[in-house]
This record gives sequence, C-alpha cells and structure tokens, in this order.
Amino acid sequence: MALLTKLIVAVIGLLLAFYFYSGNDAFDPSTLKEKRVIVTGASSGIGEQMAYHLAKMGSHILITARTEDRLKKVVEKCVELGAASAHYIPGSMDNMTFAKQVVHEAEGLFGGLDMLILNHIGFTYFNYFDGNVDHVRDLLEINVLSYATMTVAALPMLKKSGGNVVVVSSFVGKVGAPFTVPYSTTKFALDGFFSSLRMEFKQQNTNVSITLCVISYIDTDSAVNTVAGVIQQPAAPKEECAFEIIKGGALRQREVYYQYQATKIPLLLRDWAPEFLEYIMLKNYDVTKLKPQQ
Ligand SMILES: NC(=O)C1=CN([C@@H]2O[C@H](COP(=O)(O)OP(=O)(O)OC[C@H]3O[C@@H](n4cnc5c(N)ncnc54)[C@H](OP(=O)(O)O)[C@@H]3O)[C@@H](O)[C@H]2O)C=CC1
Ligand SMILES: CC(C)CCC[C@@H](C)[C@H]1CC[C@H]2[C@@H]3C(=O)C=C4C[C@@H](O)CC[C@]4(C)[C@H]3CC[C@]12C
Repeated sequence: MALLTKLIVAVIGLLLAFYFYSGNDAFDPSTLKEKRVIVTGASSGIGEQMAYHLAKMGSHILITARTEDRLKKVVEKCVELGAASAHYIPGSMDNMTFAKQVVHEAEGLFGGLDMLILNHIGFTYFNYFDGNVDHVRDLLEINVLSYATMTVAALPMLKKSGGNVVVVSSFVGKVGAPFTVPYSTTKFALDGFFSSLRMEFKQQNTNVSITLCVISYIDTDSAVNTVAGVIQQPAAPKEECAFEIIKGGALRQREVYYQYQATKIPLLLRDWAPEFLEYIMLKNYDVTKLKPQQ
C-alpha cells in the first residue's frame, strides 16, 4: 500500500513537472526579423499589441480590421517601433471575398507569408442566450469561416515558407460558460477545424504549424466593458498575452495557454471533475452586475 502511495505521488509529481515545464522552450525574438506576418483584428486590443511586438522584432506586418483611422494609427506606431514594413487593409470579415483579398494583398506586398495570426472576432452580447440562432450563424461566419478561408488562401505561401498559422481562441473554446453561448460556439468550432487540420498536416508531412491559443480574461477595453463586474477573476495584461501568442506561434507549439493558471490548470478538471469545474466557474460570476440585454 505504501509503495502504491509513493508511486501515485511520483506519477502526480511527474505530470505536474511536465505541465509546468513543457513548452517553455527558449524564444529568440530576432527569429521574427524580416518575417512576413498578417494580424487580423489589429485595430485594438490583443491584435494591436501583437502588431507592436512584431514591429519591435523587425517583422513585415499587414494588419486588418474595419476601422481605417485606427489601423492607420497602429501602422504609424509600428513604423516608429522598427517594423521592416507596415501596411493595413480595412474591411469586414463577414465577407469571404475580403478575407481572401487580405491574403492576396500580403502576397502582392511581401511576395510570400511566414505567419498568419487569426485574431478578430465579431461583436456579440454577454448575457443569457436570447434564442437568436441567426446571430450564431453570423458570428460563425466572422469568427470561424473567415479563419478557414484565410488559411486555405494562405496555405500555398505557408507551405513554401514552412510557416505558422496562429489561431486566437479562448478558455470558453474548451469549456462552456454562461453568457457566451454564441461566442463559445464559434471558439469550439475553431478547435475542431484547426486541431483536425493539424493532424492531417502531420499525416501528409505538411510543414505548416498550427497553434491554437487558449486565452483567459484579458484587460482589453472591449472585454472589460462587456463583462464589467460580472466576472470576479482579474483580467490579465494584453501586452503579455500578445507576446505569449507570438512566442507560441514562432516556437510552433500546438497550443498556447495564457494565463496558464487560469486555463491549463482548470482544464485539468474538465474531463475528470466537470461538475467541480462548473461549481468554480459559477462562483466566479456575479449575476447581479449583469447589464440589461441590449
Ligand atoms: N479580451 C479577452 O478577455 C479575451 C479575448 N480572447 C480572444 O482574443 C482575440 C482578441 O480579443 P480582444 O483584443 O479582446 O478584442 P477587441 O474587441 O479589442 O478586438 C477585436 C478586433 O476585431 C476587429 N473586428 C471586429 N469586428 C470585425 C469584423 N466584422 N471584421 C473584421 N474585424 C473585426 C476589431 O476592429 P474593428 O471594430 O475596427 O473592425 C478589433 O480590431 C479574440 O479572438 C478573442 O476571442 C480570448 C479570451 C479572452
Ligand atoms: C476557471 C474560471 C474561473 C475561468 C472563467 C473565465 C471566463 C469567465 C472568461 C474566460 C474567457 C472570457 C471571454 C472571452 O474569451 C472573450 C470575450 C469576448 C469579449 O469581446 C467580451 C468578453 C468575453 C466574452 C470574455 C468573458 C469572460 C470569459 C468568458
């Protein structure tokens, strides 16, 4: 019995060591120098911060979102920060022709592509599901189908460069959570699409990495304004989050967990103690602070 206990402790210790130390490979930001990168949803939030990190690393950057004046300002700052070059293309990702156009623009500007960072999301509400399935469909177009469309369009260039696809998902792309029904649906769909595609790439020896990023609550203006007061967990910094996403993509990691303790650790409970995880998550919500449905 004592031997069994020791064995269990040893196995748990090994598992913990594996979880904490795997993926902590050394990252050299200079590997991004002169690399050709697309960042979607880069007019604000995490996408904007990724553009600034890439600029400091000396990359060629093409950013996109709908709001042209904001994109222009981000590009100007990228140039100041040391980007090899910085460009923008405004448009909406509910239009698949535009999604392809962004990739073709990169081909025209850079003659190839090394990293495709898919980060944009369409607007959604943070409240009880209102029964509107049309909204779920519209959000799937913006949050998922445009990601698939851009990946397909970029694949020939990424195969040539041995490049990376980086997909920004969420903790709620792995576990369901209240007030995120349409949004969580789209993030789960990304996991199905990109995790399956990653395995096909392995079978076919396709030298393109796919990094799915599982992100916890981040202090972007839109997130903080949306969940204000309801979520008790503190928001993590967008600058660090953006850096960890780029790092994971450059290191060709299959998944990035940020913040680790707010994503990977609770996810250990998902398949083994789902009701306990639900209990912890519900404790984290203050429903009395919920804004009225808009
Ligand atoms: N913040 C958080 O707590 C968390 C965020 N994430 C993920 O991180 C990523 C970034 O989130 P965050 O920085 O908070 O979001 P923001 O709201 O700050 O940024 C969203 C970006 O997407 C653009 N966008 C919105 N609608 C469209 C559209 N129809 N077509 C094209 N672009 C559009 C916005 O610009 P514009 O309006 O000009 O088009 C903006 O650049 C998302 O994938 C999100 O799911 C994951 C977990 C937590
Ligand atoms: C272990 C648990 C305590 C963790 C619970 C964390 C939950 C509540 C966290 C994790 C991811 C978070 C959401 C997210 O991914 C992105 C967005 C989009 C943004 O525009 C509006 C806010 C929203 C819905 C976040 C809301 C809060 C979420 C659900």
